[in-house]
Amino acid sequence: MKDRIYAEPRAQVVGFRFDEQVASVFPDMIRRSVPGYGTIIDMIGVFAARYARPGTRLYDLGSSLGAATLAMGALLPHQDCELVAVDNSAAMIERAEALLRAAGLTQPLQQRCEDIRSTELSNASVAVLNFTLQFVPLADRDALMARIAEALVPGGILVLSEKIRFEDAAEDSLQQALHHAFKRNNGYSDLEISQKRTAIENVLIPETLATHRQRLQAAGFDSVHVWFRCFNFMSLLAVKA
Ligand SMILES: Nc1ncnc2c1ncn2[C@@H]1O[C@H](C[S@+](CC[C@H]([NH3+])C(=O)[O-])CC(=O)[O-])[C@@H](O)[C@H]1O
Ligand SMILES: O=C(O)C(=O)Cc1ccccc1
Repeated sequence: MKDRIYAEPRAQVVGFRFDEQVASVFPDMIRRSVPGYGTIIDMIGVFAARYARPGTRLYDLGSSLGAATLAMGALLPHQDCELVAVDNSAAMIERAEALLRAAGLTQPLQQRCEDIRSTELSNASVAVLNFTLQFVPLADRDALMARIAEALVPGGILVLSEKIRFEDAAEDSLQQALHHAFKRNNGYSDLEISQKRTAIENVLIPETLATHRQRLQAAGFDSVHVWFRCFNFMSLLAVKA
């Protein structure tokens, strides 16, 4: 279904929430809003195929409709790995359940309607935060990252995809303008772009690449690689030694 959530003028734009209305248009919304989303999902499958270890878990943290879980399951060479998809939006989890069932993945799969800040994490070879950390309160990000690093087996990976901000004001406004041009070209009006921007203002808090690198290093990731970037969106591969 087409995302028209912010198409009509609103007297008051309230904070963005992952409710039933958003879940019902989510595939269209994310594809038209996040440059490279399809490529990133496909490559998460490639990362899983390369880094998954037999007998371990693969966590999709903030799984929404399960796109990353599906991509991993489709390319996983091991049948004894468990896929764990976690999201605290009941609307997302409900729809993901049907989509994942229809996909007929062959590996064991757990879906959890839980907060990623408190969900159990252990014996992981792959963890994915695909545009999720940006919604976690700033004060909770370090502790979550430390818990993810702790849960990974040696050689395990985290794929961290985020909207980012730039220290330099001119650079930041150019990258934001390019992102808006991308959305315009995908059929969003200036009104839709501006109302959505207001809705996510205090909900999606982007950080700089430098801040992400520091947090990953402090959490115990030895090597961090930028493997994708387009405008103010990027994805990192972080490897635990
Ligand atoms: N504390 C939290 N605990 C659990 N879930 C959370 C939390 N905070 C936010 N979420 C969930 O994180 C997801 C973020 S969307 C991820 C896309 C997906 N990864 C994809 O690859 O398609 C990204 C976006 O919409 O920009 C939503 O489903 C929230 O409910
Ligand atoms: O739409 C935007 O401007 C974004 O930054 C991406 C996004 C995608 C889906 C939900 C919230 C934000």
